[in-house]
Amino acid sequence: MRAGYGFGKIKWAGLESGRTRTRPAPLPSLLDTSLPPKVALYMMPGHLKPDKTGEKELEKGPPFPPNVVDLWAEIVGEEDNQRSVGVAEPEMAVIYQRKKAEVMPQKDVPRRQSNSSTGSRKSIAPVTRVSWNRSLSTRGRTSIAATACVDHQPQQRKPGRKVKPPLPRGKNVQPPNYDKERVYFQEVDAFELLEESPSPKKPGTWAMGAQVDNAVIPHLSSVLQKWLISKKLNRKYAFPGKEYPEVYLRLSSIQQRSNPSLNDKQFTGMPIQETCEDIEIEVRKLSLTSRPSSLDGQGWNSFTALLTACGQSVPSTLTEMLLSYCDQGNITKIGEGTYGEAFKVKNNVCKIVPFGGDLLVNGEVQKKSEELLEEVVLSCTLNHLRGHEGEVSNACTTFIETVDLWVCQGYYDSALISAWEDWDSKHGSENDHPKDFPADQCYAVFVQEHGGRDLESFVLLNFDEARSLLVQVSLALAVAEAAYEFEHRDLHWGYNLKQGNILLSRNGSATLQFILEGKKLQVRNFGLLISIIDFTLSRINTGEDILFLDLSSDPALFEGPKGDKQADTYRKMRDVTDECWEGSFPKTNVLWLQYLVDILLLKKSYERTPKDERELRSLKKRLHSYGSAKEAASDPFFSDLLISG
Ligand SMILES: Nc1ncnc2c1ncn2[C@@H]1O[C@H](COP(=O)(O)OP(=O)(O)OP(=O)(O)O)[C@@H](O)[C@H]1O
Repeated sequence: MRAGYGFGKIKWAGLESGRTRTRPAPLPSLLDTSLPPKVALYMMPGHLKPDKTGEKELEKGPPFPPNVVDLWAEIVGEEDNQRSVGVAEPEMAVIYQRKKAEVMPQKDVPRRQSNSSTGSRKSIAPVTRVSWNRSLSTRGRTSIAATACVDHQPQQRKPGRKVKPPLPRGKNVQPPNYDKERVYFQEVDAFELLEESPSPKKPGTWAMGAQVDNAVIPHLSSVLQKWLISKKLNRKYAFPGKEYPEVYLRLSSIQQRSNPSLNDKQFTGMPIQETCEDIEIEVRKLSLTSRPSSLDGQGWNSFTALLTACGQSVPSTLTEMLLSYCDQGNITKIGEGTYGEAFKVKNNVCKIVPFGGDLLVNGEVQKKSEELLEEVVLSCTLNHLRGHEGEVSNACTTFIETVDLWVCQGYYDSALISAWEDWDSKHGSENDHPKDFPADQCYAVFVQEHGGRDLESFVLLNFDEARSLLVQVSLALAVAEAAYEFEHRDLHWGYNLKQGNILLSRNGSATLQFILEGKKLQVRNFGLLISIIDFTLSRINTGEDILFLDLSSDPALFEGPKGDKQADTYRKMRDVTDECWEGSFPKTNVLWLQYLVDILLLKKSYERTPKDERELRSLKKRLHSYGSAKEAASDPFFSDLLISG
């Protein structure tokens, strides 16, 4: 998900299904017979590419941390030094305001009809996103089923690019084998002459080309399965304080698919272990190999998989979903994005994302169920970091917790509509009025903990709170890097009202625990709690798949005003990744840390001394030489905040 200034319009690029997925390691057994020719995993050996953004450094920073040999940094550092002469530090530009939508008078807005049968699209309102950051043409993630891709042709290098992306750590990659590939394609060609079905040789196994999007399902079901198994094995650690954790129980109701007499989303009271075994069986059934051939088509698979992930056999209504949390009076809208609306529902936040329909929503094509499925997987993967699994090597609570997931269908609920209208009258929504959704509209609902207010609207009291923010974000990124090669790639502070991806709240606690590569760290947090949201641009290696967004298909993302820190950060990410967005480049996390330091220096006011500002400036300079959030987290700036456990 993305937020307002966080570039609301990113089209899913490349392949049909949106998100991009690569699989970390090849499955040799599939290589010979099931290569999907339209997909390719470009896993190429290489080094972490250094930051070549050329931001000017006025003084020489401290030495590179011990144990870190970064030849690239040395080479490029020289280039940077030369380049920096005469290059002025860009000024902070005025942050561009979101443009208030030019909403047609309601009477002129055609009532939307569901039109799935005709396949044509209708817009409920004129396209409203006009600023550079809201008019992106690409969206979401592109699916690259990478299981069988290692033998494919290597990635075309862009002219002038120097480095290939690094491999996910610890993964073995075989060199390209063009003989196999040739034989394979010959077989495929021959086969296609005989039969229209794209599945060669082995019916029921992975198909190729046209069915590439189906290939996402086995991976995802595998991820979900893993998640569910871990829940089963560590139930007592899951959702501490809750006897029957929401997500857990919802997922447990998957077993109701085989017993339609039971209501969906209702805990049956059966022993948890038994329930989870049923879940595993159900999730395994999502594998293409077990998919009945009569039920062809990616829509069936991904929609069913999404339902399964949400513990449902059929969609609920939004009203049913809301009633399971509160009475309908207790709902307020708290934010909006291009694809979704965020409502506070009692103590939780429900992010409601319409999907799968033909109508344009907020001027955009709706997300597909497979895109939502991947967002579900991403959220569930990050949930793991909350340490529910007992002995873990990496844990933190900084990434927003997803407490429940729903698939809903039908008209927008009236309580949501009035909450939407309240917010609109106060803030001016850029989104289409939800009352125009048709009766068959589907929605994915992410129920999350409430993370607080975004950095833009939150009032920081003093330098300690500023430090607390930085240490929490740095360590959280370091933990997620270590666990999942995670890069957030969009940690902007907010724009206009409540649109940032860093949320803050206070809980009065003095310390917070992180576990980084097995080491317990108590962090002085001065009562401040940070939550990171919106993983739309994020890159993650779940262990089964690499999920990422191919930003290169969206040039507009990099066309923001020169000197604007957020826009500059996207461009720096592009330089660092060399536009190989599937690769692991933890430096992107460091770029966002530098961005945050700028925000704390230039945009936020709080009690601070000139010495504090000097410390921030010198931190920013040192960040320049770090290649990952892990390195950044060991900066001396944080030392008196870290207490080893
Ligand atoms: N868990 C949460 N707690 C508190 N506020 C939230 C939460 N989730 C979202 N919000 C608020 O709602 C806004 C929109 O959320 P988010 O960015 O996730 O939506 P989105 O649909 O993904 O947007 P887009 O797709 O345009 O990025 C956020 O900027 C934030 O202000």
